[in-house]
Amino acid sequence: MVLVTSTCLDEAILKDVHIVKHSVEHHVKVILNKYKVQEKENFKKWLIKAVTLIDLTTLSGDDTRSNVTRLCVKAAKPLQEHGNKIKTAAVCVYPNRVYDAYETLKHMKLNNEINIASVATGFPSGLYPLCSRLQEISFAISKGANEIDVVLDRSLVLGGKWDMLYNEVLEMRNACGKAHLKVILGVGELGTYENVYMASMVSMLAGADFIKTSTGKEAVNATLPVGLVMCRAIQDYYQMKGRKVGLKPAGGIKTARDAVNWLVLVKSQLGDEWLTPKLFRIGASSLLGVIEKELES
Ligand SMILES: O=C[C@H](O)COP(=O)(O)O
Repeated sequence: MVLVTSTCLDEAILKDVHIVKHSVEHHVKVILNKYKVQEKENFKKWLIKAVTLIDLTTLSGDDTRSNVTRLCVKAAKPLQEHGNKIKTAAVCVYPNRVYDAYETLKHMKLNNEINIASVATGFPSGLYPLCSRLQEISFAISKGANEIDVVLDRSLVLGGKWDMLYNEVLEMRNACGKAHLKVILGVGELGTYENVYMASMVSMLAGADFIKTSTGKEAVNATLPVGLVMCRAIQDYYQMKGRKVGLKPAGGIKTARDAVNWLVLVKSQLGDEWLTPKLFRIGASSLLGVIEKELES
């Protein structure tokens, strides 16, 4: 286990984080306006791009082997008219359903093309002992997951316990091994933009490959202003450490317009190089069906 030294966090904590709510919200409006023309011309192209960035998700209490199998089949051929050329980036399921996804994708010889993400660590609250949360990560990986979406214990953020937060994420990072680590911040429960920025920064310093907005189970999930704050944290981290960290908005992204707005935000803040499955995902359970209809119209 890697031991944490306080210096690991100094750079983030010494930064005087002060975010003006009104200016974040205003800035989002400016960005969306600026891209209006480009967006109109390319709307359908952007939607097709969005499909390739989806982590196609089912996280219901009544998930079964058969609905996870259907999810994988859909992920393999999300848009009929594009045949086998387009796939979603990943499927995302509960730990107990990972093996169903693994077997289905293996049967279709697609386990190298479609990632298997599993939520873990006491999803969605994270309020379980660390030892059981770490076991969940190992379990999901042993069943075939290659991406792990962990949740933060929000109380550590609300209490400003950054060292503890860093330690926990670091232990999760170590438990993931080669699997990609996506850290869900639960932004709707973090109170302030400053907390969102700090939680993003601490997660990245502890080794997150992606920072993800929400579980989809909070009252407020992925919003564009929060996305802007997270993009800025990713940018600052990249400048500081030279490592590119991905962004995954998730929860409540349900319309074609939502999807395109997120692409515009990421393009404007992080550039085209972030618009690939390696650095950008959209976590969504119902968005794909809506995009399909929009593309047919
Ligand atoms: O991680 C993905 C989310 O749980 C999906 O949320 P959604 O059902 O609102 O699309």
